[in-house]
Amino acid sequence: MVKLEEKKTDGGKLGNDRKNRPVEQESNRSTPSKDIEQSKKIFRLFDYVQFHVDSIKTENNEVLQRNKKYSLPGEKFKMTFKLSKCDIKLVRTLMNCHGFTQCSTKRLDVNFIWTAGPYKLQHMRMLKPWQRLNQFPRSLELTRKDKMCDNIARMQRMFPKNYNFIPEFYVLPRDAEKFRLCTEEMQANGSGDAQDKLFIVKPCNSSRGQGIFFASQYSDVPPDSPLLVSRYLSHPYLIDGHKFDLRIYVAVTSFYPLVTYVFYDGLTRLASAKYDPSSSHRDEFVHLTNYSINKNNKQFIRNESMATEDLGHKWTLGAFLRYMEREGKDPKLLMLRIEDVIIKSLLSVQGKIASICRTALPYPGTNFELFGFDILVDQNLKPWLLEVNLSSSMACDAPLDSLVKSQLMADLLNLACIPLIDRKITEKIGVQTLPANVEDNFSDIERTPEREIEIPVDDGQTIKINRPIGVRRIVKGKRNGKIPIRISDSALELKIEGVMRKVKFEKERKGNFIRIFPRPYSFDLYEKVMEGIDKHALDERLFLEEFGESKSPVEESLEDLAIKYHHAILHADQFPTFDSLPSSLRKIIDSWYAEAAHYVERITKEGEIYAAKLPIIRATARLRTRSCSDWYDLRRATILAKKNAKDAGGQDANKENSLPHAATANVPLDKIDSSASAQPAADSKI
Ligand SMILES: Nc1ncnc2c1ncn2[C@@H]1O[C@H](COP(=O)(O)OP(=O)(O)OP(=O)(O)O)[C@@H](O)[C@H]1O
Repeated sequence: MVKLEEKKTDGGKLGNDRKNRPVEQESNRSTPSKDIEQSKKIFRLFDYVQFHVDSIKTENNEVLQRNKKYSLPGEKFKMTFKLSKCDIKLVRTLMNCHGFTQCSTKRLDVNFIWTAGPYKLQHMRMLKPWQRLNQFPRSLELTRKDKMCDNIARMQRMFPKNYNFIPEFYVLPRDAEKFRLCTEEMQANGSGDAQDKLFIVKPCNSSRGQGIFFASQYSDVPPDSPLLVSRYLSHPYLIDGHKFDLRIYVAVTSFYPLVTYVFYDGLTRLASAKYDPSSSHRDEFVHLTNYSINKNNKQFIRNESMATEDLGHKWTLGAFLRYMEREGKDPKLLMLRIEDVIIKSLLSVQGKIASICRTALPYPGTNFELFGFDILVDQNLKPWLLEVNLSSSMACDAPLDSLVKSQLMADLLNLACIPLIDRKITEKIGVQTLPANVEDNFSDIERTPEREIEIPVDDGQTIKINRPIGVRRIVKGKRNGKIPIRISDSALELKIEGVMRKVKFEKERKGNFIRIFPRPYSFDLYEKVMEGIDKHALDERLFLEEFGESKSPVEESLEDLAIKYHHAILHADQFPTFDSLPSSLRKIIDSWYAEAAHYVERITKEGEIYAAKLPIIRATARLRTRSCSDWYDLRRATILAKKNAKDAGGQDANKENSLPHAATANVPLDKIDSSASAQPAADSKI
């Protein structure tokens, strides 16, 4: 990373000789201004934006003015962001406090994009190296319940002993016949525990416990609906007699090579009624642990305290791990097992996502993603994967949510390495408006034999920039006149270099994230359970680059140790504690186990005062473009109009006449808090 002090040599203007440099290099050369000099102390002088969770701390839950200490670089460089298919207050607040201006969803040339729904592939192809997007293409392979199960089942067929961490499942209507045979066989056998013959049925594409029901025979299930039928895990580990599941936050900054991190804290979601395996399965407060369901139970206890992490029916992950420790169990080994589930789940989709990334992402390092892994722990302390959430909820309903998620989000944004780049430069090369067709846009680009391309800017002028790595000219006459973008080997080398460089930066910026892949011996232990992606073997290259060739510290070969590792990590009943693992294996994963101590730590610190809610930012303190403000004004007025219509006698609030009108639109906007009711689904679950 280049320190700002080293950048003084350049005049700051976009001189002719500088136009051809890659965009990220441009940012490295920008002149340090007096203002930025002032904020050196807190911004560590790097040219990636440094996010601070303290920036959103206030004493009275209200931010009247941004703290210049944090917002200066963002304001100075006119950094921008947009929220697509969501309005996540946490992201909005953090961005605002760091001087980012919010733009309307139409803008493509923003520095940072947070989306809660699928982002168009054609727009991903237009990402510039200085932009960041919180999504990889095709990540639905992991986050749609049926696809996730199919991907893991494919790995189970390839590596039968190593991928056994999801309950037996049937995807309907495809597997209806198999499911019928299974239930008939169970009935024919007669004997056995009724609980073990139970299935939980979920719509493939839903969340928040919606549409879940139980089935014990074929006729209980409508065979033509798209459903996922899973074997019910009837012997969960309990917290004071309650069933629970864990929400683990996982960040991926590259799929190929795989680079993944786990946040040190997460959430524990408890069922609000005591668990009794024989109780009726209609009682969802016993068998389901979703917050959205249990909050409707009169017995549900909210954790309103900032000091206690284990109160009521939502705890932190750390609080659960400390509970386990008090019960004489090994929480760090459980976390190693959960990390194994995460790595293998990501490996199961690596090939599919890598192949689309190759064609859809012109630059390395522009995309990252945060996944929410839902884990159920059984009575033997074996973790089972229930589902992986795309855009996992960032809603802060309880003080504990604010605490965990604010820290998580600040660390995630740091991990994303958002380049601090002057707007003057991005405006020259950014795409200002949404083109009707991205390929038409590419057809404006002159083909040159070099790595440079010319991009049209205002007034018929053009500027040269480096051709996005690997992008070949689109040739007419194939597949509707176009062929997909492909990548050449030499371009791939540049791409790899980019990834390697970014991984180094991430190491310094990971905050409370623990990197679980790659790390010492990780490639040696996982190589045998990975699908071959291509001849480039990028996982191996990244691993060798950072750790060099591994040597077994014991007499046994690394291949033998890998077999032992996968057996031990998946058989929690036979290996309940770290000490019960073979000693040779302990030597290999000793550093992983030591690092897992971080998960057990408290997130709350003695004597610290925490805000119970995210601050409300006064309209006067908000940074928004005109079109973005107009959109918010319209939305607030719409909400107010609906509320008025409801208050006035339950009229149908969805009627057209409930749209904003002058009277409602004139109400001071700060008097209306629309954040809760207007949050789209993705931000209101958990
Ligand atoms: N196979 C299973 N065995 C036992 N309990 C299960 C199983 N699958 C799901 N559950 C329970 O049902 C709850 C909901 O399941 P799941 O998380 O898959 O659904 P969802 O509707 O997508 O929920 P969300 O999106 O809120 O995480 C889980 O939190 C868990 O308590």
